[in-house]
Amino acid sequence: MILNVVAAVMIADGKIFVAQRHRSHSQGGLWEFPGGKVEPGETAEIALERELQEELSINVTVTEYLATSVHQYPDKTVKLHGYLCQWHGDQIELTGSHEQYRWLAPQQVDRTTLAPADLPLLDALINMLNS
Ligand SMILES: Nc1nc2c([nH]c(=O)n2[C@@H]2O[C@H](COP(=O)(O)OP(=O)(O)OP(=O)(O)O)[C@@H](O)[C@H]2O)c(=O)[nH]1
Repeated sequence: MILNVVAAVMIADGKIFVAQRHRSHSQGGLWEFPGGKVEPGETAEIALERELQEELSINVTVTEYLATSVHQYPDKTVKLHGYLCQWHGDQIELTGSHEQYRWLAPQQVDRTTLAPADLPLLDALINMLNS
């Protein structure tokens, strides 16, 4: 099974947004960029806007494609498409997909508790910020 998943990389004041997956979900307890599966007929942008509204109650603007990572979990292959997204400062309210969230400098992200599919996206982001 191959899942096409979109993830939003939001940057504010040099910090990036990461959230801890709810313990009841797959990869529960790991940290990730918010997002989710692309539904049939959706573009990546529409899927991201929908997922961030559903999970965080915010409207975002997708600004730029970042990178794609392919990772094989025991039960599925995830094709994770990362996009830079602009957060407009709206109040973030977790609706049940996540336990907690943090804004962290990219170097502060704990690579051992990040969902493995997200590591290449984090590296692509660090490269982009350093270039
Ligand atoms: N949203 C999101 N999902 C990710 C990331 N990295 C990663 O491996 N995934 C995986 O991509 C899959 C789809 O994400 P999802 O957020 O729509 O999953 P879900 O909770 O609705 O369903 P699930 O718990 O049945 O998997 C999950 O298996 C999730 O673990 C990420 O950065 N963001």
